[in-house]
Amino acid sequence: MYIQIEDLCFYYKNAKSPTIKNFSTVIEKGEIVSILGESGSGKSTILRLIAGLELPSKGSIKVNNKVIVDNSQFILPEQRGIGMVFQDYALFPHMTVAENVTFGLLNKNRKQKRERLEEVLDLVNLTEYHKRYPYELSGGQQQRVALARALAPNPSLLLFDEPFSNLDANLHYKIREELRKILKKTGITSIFVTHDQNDARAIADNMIYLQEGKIEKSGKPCDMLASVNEL
Ligand SMILES: Nc1ncnc2c1ncn2[C@@H]1O[C@H](COP(=O)(O)OP(=O)(O)OP(=O)(O)O)[C@@H](O)[C@H]1O
Repeated sequence: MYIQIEDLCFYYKNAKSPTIKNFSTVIEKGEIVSILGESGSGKSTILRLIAGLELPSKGSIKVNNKVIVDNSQFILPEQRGIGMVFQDYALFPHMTVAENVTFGLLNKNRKQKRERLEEVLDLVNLTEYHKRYPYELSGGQQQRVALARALAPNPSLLLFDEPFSNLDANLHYKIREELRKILKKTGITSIFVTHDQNDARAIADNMIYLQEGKIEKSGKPCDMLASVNEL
């Protein structure tokens, strides 16, 4: 058991009812899990809790049996080996690809940074683009830079929040396939939130269906879809 989320509950300030209700799951090392749910079901909130950006009112998250989140700890995601990729990519516009990708490598010297930059740009197939600025790249290339930046510090867990929503249909499918291959090749455990059933099924080893902050169903993609459609 690699990641254990136990009985996580969360209220936003002034909210009348909890946004996340008794969320528990176990994720194995190298597994890709998708969290599927309608708008407002609490998907982004779960990611924010796992990332340590919000404190749960109850419950805990353990990685390798070590508590990384409970209602007394507030630690930045980078300090806990967690990388995040958001739907708007969040690249720094005034920095080149190389500067964006190496931004989080605080404890590395120049040679180590250059080596890691080459490794991750090679993984995302962007070796020729290190001197470009984000505005000189297509949406798909920007998405791959965001992935390279998240991969660079070698995180133990990667969190994705609707990472394909700004891509056109063809690119969407291509990047989705590439992303799954890269995650499987690197063996990084990943959690991926989406409202798109096709994405949730195509990318994940296991799926969780969230409804009003509660796990309604979970299981393998092939067993899940029929039941999700019935809900
Ligand atoms: N900062 C906040 N303060 C108060 N309520 C919030 C806050 N952020 C989100 N919420 C509420 O919490 C609930 C869950 O929001 P969340 O963003 O986690 O849903 P989601 O499933 O990711 O939705 P979407 O697919 O639309 O992004 C919603 O009802 C939302 O209005």
